[in-house]
Amino acid sequence: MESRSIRMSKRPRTLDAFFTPPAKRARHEKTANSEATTDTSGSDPTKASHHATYPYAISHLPPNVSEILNLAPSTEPRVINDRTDLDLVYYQPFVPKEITKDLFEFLRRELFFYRVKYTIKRGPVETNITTPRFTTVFGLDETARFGGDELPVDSASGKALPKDAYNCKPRPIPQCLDLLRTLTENATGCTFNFCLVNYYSTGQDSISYHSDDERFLGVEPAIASFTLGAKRDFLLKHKPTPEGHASETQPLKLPLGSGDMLLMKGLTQSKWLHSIPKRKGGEADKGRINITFRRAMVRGGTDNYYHYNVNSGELYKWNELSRKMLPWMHTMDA
Ligand SMILES: O=C(O)CCC(=O)C(=O)O
Ligand SMILES: [Fe+2]
Repeated sequence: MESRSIRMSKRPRTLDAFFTPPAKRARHEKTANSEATTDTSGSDPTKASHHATYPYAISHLPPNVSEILNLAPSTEPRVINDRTDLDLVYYQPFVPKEITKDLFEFLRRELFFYRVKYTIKRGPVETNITTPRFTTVFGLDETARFGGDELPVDSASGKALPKDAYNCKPRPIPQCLDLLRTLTENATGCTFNFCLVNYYSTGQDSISYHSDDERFLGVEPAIASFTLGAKRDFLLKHKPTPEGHASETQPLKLPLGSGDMLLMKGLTQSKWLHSIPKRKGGEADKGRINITFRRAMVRGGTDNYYHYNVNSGELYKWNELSRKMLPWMHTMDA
């Protein structure tokens, strides 16, 4: 689909005005923590996804990985709908076993992540929050698509949007995640225009109980959620009710493993909460990637997702030598 494809042509000069100021833009960028195996700086569009909003080009999936990924889903899913208001479809796994390790290591190495800080205001009290995991996001809501010059345009008319249409600079889903999006759409019959990625580097990274029930997702949103890497417990509990459902106090625990996909749909977001709690030691310290595909209906959804997953958060990239995420720096080469 055009709205999600990556334009491969060279970025026209006019984009500089809209995106990063030219003075800050490196003509040729090097990572301070670069390593030989992840040289994605080449400009060959057949090997990497390019976009003015990316800090660097994102490599395409290696052909041996995408060929096998194309066979997904590799199992029949299990429907879990035996609790009040719960509506889950669980693929154990979705990603073929032969490539889960390579896909995990590839995405951890190639994607850029953020450690986002934001403030919340409750009455007169402002609290500073640092998201307790690494995050990144790609996509654009239904009202827009990426036009010929890489900028968002109105999805119906193709016309340029006013400069202030978004508070953020939306990024297209790179090829290496877009194949998984398409396979997920084919398997589920749902449509997705957003891809959010979490990286839980240790058992101390987490996401607290919440629901993804924002109005910009529309009614009864379907969210497909992938695990790659370490197994982590995923807890679900019913939101408080006057009747006091047993599921409010006895959470459902799904030990999500590498390659698994959980589709949350129906009333799950409006009636249930979910979380990845902190864990001490064990497998969690090997790192876990979570990928969710969602469908945002209106512009506010795009602004919300970039605010909470990119914002002005510090940029990180995986460093193979130290085997951890390190702050990523550009160097001006010219
Ligand atoms: O990491 C997970 O499995 C869950 C992530 C999640 O709930 C979210 O990003 O909204
Ligand atoms: Fe969630």
